Amino acid sequence: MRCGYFDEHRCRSCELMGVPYADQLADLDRHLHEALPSVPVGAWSPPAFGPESHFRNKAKLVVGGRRGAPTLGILDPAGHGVDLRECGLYEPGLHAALPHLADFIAETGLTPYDVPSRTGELKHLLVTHSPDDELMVRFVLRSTGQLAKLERALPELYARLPQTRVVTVNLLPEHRAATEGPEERVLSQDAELPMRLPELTLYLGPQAFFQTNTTVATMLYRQAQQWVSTLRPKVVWDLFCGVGGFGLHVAAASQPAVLRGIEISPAAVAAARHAAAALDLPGTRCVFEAADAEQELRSGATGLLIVNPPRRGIGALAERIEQSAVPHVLYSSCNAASLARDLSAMPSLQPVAARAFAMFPQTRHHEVLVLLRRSG
Ligand SMILES: C[S@@+](CC[C@H](N)C(=O)[O-])C[C@H]1O[C@@H](n2cnc3c(N)ncnc32)[C@H](O)[C@@H]1O
Repeated sequence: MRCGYFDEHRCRSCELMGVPYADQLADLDRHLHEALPSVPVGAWSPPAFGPESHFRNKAKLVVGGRRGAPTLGILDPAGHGVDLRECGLYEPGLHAALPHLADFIAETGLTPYDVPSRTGELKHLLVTHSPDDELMVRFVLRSTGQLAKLERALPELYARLPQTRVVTVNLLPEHRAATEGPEERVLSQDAELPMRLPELTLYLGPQAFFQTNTTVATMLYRQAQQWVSTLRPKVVWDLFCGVGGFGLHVAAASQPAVLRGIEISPAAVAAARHAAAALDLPGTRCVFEAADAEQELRSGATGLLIVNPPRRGIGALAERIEQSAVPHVLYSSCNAASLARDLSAMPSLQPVAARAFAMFPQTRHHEVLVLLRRSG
């Protein structure tokens, strides 16, 4: 893949831009073999990958520039906007929507936030694109000062982009390097974006986590189904379950009696319940709860444990798993360093299968799935 923004030094975010994709995949595999020495060489499957460009379902854009002429992209070192709306990582439907969103912001007269002077209102534009070509559009504002103006202009947004399903405002009053704040106001009728995957539909709320590469996420869930298919667990735990992707895919394929999902975000839990109800698995009781996954596992727990934590890993949960009788763990990680640390804290569980997933081409970020089996 080539990128003009990269070549012109306007954006250097994609550290591997210009490296042939086959070399990127080979390097990813080599890096994971080295970072995870406890995984036997024979346990690795070749990396799973999708297209090297036009794969991102989500754009996180800093809004810069001035009223009537916004930029959508990043900030330069002086804090001024650099427009990257032609970035080749975005899915085609997302790429096509960005000029319309820029025009909408310009015509509505929303004032981009100016970092050096700490003035203005619109800080970020967060856009998610679904497999059905629908959009969730989130405006991150400094205050509610221009909220009424935005609400009045919504018919114009729907006229320009009729595929817009969810529109929200997120409030980030502080001057800090965060993408969004805790307060979200839904302006549209719908509050969730349906993400229709080949086997089931997940529902994505504004602040919920979803893998950024829908094609590779589908491969990841399918791999989980395949590895679990011979285990036939009666109980499946999905810890850090988000909107339910792993647990529901595995339950749909393996029909356990119980699927128990634990997730810290109540909104994500509500979305997972929605997906479970829509999927309607007659033989499986699906229970999703908002709780701290690191504290939830009881010592007598059995069945299959799926964990898919944030970058920091599973923390104190590793010791609980080690002390439990859980026979199998399926660990999906976006950070090989924390995964390696967690594996060494669970010496009774041996890696029996592993695979890299090229979730983030053009960068060194990765996803890796490992199946562990209790020995002895
Ligand atoms: C990498 S995402 C995994 C989401 C999901 N498994 C999927 O396939 O999309 C990590 C999730 O862990 C949640 N989380 C973070 N800390 C948590 C905690 N202490 N207990 C439970 N969930 C937590 C986050 O809200 C996020 O949804």
